[in-house]
Amino acid sequence: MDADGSAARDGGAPEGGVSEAERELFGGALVYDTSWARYEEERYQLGLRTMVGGTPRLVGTAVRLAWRADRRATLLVAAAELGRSATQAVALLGVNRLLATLLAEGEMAGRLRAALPVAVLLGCAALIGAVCGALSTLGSGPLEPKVERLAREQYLERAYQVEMAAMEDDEFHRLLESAQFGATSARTMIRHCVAVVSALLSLLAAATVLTALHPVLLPMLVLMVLPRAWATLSVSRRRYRSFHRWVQHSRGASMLARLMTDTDAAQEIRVHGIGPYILRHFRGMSLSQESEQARLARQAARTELLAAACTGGAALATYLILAWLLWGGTMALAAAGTAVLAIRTGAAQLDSLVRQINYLHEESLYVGDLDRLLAESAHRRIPSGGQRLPATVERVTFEHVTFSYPGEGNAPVLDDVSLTLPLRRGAVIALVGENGSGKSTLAKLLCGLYLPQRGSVRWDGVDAAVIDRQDIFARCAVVHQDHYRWPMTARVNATISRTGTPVDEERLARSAAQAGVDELIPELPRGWQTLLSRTFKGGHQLSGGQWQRLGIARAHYRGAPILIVDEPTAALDAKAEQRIFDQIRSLADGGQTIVLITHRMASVRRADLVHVLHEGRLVESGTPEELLAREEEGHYRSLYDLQAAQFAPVPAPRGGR
Ligand SMILES: Nc1ncnc2c1ncn2[C@@H]1O[C@H](COP(=O)(O)OP(=O)(O)OP(=O)(O)O)[C@@H](O)[C@H]1O
Repeated sequence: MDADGSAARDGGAPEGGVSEAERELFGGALVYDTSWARYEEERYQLGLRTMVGGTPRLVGTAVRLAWRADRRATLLVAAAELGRSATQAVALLGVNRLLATLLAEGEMAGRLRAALPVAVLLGCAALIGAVCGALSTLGSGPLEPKVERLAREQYLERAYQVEMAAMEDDEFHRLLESAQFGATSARTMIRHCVAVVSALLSLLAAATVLTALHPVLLPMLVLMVLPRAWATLSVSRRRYRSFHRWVQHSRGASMLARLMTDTDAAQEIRVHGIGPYILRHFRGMSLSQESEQARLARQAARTELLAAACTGGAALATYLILAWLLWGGTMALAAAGTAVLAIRTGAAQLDSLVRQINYLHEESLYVGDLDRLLAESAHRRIPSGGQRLPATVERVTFEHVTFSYPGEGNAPVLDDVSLTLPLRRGAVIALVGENGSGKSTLAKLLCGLYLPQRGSVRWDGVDAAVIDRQDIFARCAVVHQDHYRWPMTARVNATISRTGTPVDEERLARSAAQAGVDELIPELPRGWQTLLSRTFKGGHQLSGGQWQRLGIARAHYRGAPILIVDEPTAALDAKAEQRIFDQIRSLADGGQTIVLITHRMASVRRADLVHVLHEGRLVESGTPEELLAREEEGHYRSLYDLQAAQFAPVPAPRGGR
């Protein structure tokens, strides 16, 4: 709990506790799986020595990133920073010379004349320093976004290239989440790195001049800065600890705020009067966060005051040493003036150096994640190349396929399944079974999204594991019950399944007609160009059924030999459903093989072959007629009878009034 107990007073989440809102709304302490937490130990232990020791490595990483992004800009920044620090050293020495000339014995006019060339030199140094500063800005300005873009592109590329199994692996997903900050951090790292190099070089210039004036002044400079370095580190460590302690709490509060403006929740919030209830808890959570911020500010103020007192003491000691050197005649007055200037410059640079190194370390943790992701995704990417498939494949066979989704303790979803899918042109193959029996999973294995742990999926006898996966993808198109709603135009939504070639208008018209989208498009405000997202101005929202038709048009537009249709009619009205099944049949007649996953047994009756799954095992296979004609009641017949019974006429009540 904090020193004042203010968080507890506000009903918030004191250290290690559970707030009132958490208890009431979330049933206990919120535990978000935040990958940031992995840095906790590392950051807590971040001492001055570790930071300084690790800095060359970090600067190296930043320079490598910058070099890859833009060599010319990197060289420009490096040269400009070197130039700037050189001019600073020259300026300090110039000041020394200037003071020595002005404070020398003799007539004032003569001393001024003698000082003129040095003054000109100082002016030139200032000008060159300013030009170098401008050049550094010129170089680092475009360099930073380039580094960020490159890092982000790499990240995104790896994200879509890895296997589905990696996307569903918790560990990999966590890495994916934390590495997303890597690109922005890489950009920021460049800025901090330039600042570190700049501060380091300027410090070097000041230190060289100081050492030349008197060696005792250098340790005094360090003594002046150490307390401030300690304060910076302590404050940042405390901020970081607090962040981790409060992260769940503040995410919970943000979630409450989002709920209040969420369109899906809007109706209930109004009709059930939920607004004031959520607002009250949001206020409670926010108040306790405010009190935590106030506590941190009080601690930071105390630390900084203490550090300032120590720095003041060190400065006083330095000036006393200077006075003693002057008194003893060891140092000339001009040299003492230069020393004061060099101490001030050096102290400011050392201070900036510590702060920038601190930032550099913070950012490097996220860049490190990005590096780890790039390495890890290289092992988990979908292999490129492999055996090519012939132009036509006659069948896909599942041979003793056992498959479980990635993750510890996941039971097999498909268990020793062996079946054949004949890819005859015009065939409709239905996959039937209760919820969770493994139908969609089987379809995912068919289109190459996963490979089985045991057994094999064979395309005309060739194991999918050795086939070029892009070849398998190219042969499949999928319509899901919850296919993705791309927040783009209707045209893009229908044609995004085939992005490798320019849009074929005739093909698009055919697909639209097949899916019944042709009637919908003229009704949209901008026809095919209508933006299907309410997030943007002028966007339009389709109904669930209209989206579904667009999804079917998309799958048809792909023109793949195998069309996997997974519960395509869940959001359609009865008329549209009938029409879709007629169209699916006609797609098959048009030459595609349809793999149909549905619970509507009436639609399955028109299939050429039915495979029935039950709890991950294949329990029946045959034509619908064969399965219905079986003597013993199998799974298929019982599912069929159950649905048929729902449509049987209800007997009129006997003797009813
Ligand atoms: N991505 C996933 N990760 C882990 N488990 C999954 C995943 N997808 C499905 N499952 C599990 O696999 C089992 C089979 O799911 P699947 O979607 O293949 O069944 P289904 O027969 O298509 O079901 P439904 O008729 O309800 O659509 C279920 O127990 C489900 O919880």
